[in-house]
Amino acid sequence: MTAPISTISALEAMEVHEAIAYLWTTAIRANLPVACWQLPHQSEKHLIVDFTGGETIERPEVEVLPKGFLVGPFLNESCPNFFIQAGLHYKTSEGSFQENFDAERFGTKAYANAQRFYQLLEEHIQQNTSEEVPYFSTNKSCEGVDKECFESMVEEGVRQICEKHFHKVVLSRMKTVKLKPGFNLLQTYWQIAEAYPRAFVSAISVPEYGTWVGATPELLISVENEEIFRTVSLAGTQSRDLFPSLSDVSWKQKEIEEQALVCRYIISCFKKIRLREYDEVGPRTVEAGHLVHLKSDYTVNMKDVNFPQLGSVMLELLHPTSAVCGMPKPEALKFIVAHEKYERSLYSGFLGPVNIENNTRIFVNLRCMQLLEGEALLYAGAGITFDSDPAKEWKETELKMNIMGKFL
Ligand SMILES: C=C(O[C@H]1C=CC=C(C(=O)O)[C@@H]1O)C(=O)O
Repeated sequence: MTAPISTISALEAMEVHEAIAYLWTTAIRANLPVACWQLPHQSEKHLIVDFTGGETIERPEVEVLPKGFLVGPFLNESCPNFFIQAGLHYKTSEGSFQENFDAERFGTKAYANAQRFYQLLEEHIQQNTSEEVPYFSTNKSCEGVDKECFESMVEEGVRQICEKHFHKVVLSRMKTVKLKPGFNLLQTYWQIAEAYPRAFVSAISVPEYGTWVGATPELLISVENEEIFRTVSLAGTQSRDLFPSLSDVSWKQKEIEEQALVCRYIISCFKKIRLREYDEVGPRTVEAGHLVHLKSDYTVNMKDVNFPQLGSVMLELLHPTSAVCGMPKPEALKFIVAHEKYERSLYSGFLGPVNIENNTRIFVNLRCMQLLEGEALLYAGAGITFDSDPAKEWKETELKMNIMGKFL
């Protein structure tokens, strides 16, 4: 199944924003999953549409998955991991298509979906109408907790840390924001992508999972050319505005320890698989929008250590990391489940492209929002340690929510 030549040439002649709007809108009209993203420090945007309708995956083996985009929740009990396969892949730098659709492999349903998609796309291009950008929306609208409630949860976290139940717990919340009339999802996405060139900026829309947009600073795992594995330890947050330049940023013991716990956690995962040959660089201060964090980088040469499945193994071991859950993990998780009064869903889960141009890059889903009809749900959390101040942690979640919030 290939796109009609006339459709391809019409799209290739278009400006990239317009081509993406046509492809995105058609995917939603055809009831098919769609993902759009931009990698850190790269202006190129990618868009994929899945003609199979997508599939749930219990244990993602990134080495053997086809080209696509992986999405995982914070907790698997709430919803399973989901894979959006690249039936169609559009890249803005070349303004060109790749169709990875093999009708024999995918069967009649996917073939019919692809046919319908291209028919709708052609009609849409001929109509040449600009309209609101549609997206899938789950009906779940819920109330976020207020400041008092969040602060008392933090107090309880600090109390349990002092009683040595755990060392660190990451507590989060959600808040609802009304969308302005005329809200345009893709226009907002372009603004976000332009504002955060260092982030992984993505927009996904899937019938079962709804629509999520985010600009995350945190890599979970990456595998480049089946050779280089990377992960990072990212924690500690301050407002960038407090310092004249990046080199002026200073960190208190609280943030240094908070980030060191994430480093310890990553190293403990390496130890579990007896991997000793890794490079560690950092911690250093990095910018993420109007915030700064402490970050350490870890690199492994998978060929040198003869570990071709390192990507999948570390994805399973690392998630959820101590940057979104806490330490030790089981105790922190128990506290989160018992005290956070909402479902994190895809927030603090993971998402990213798999086997696209021989690279897999999965990020932690932070600084994100879920779009419902007429409203957005903003999500953010903060790492709690023994000397956390509840009011400051609330403020930190406000600052983090503003990464998305200021575009609404
Ligand atoms: C949990 C979030 O951020 C994590 C990543 C960086 C810094 C963090 C912190 O300072 O608490 C968090 O661990 C979030 O953005 O919702």
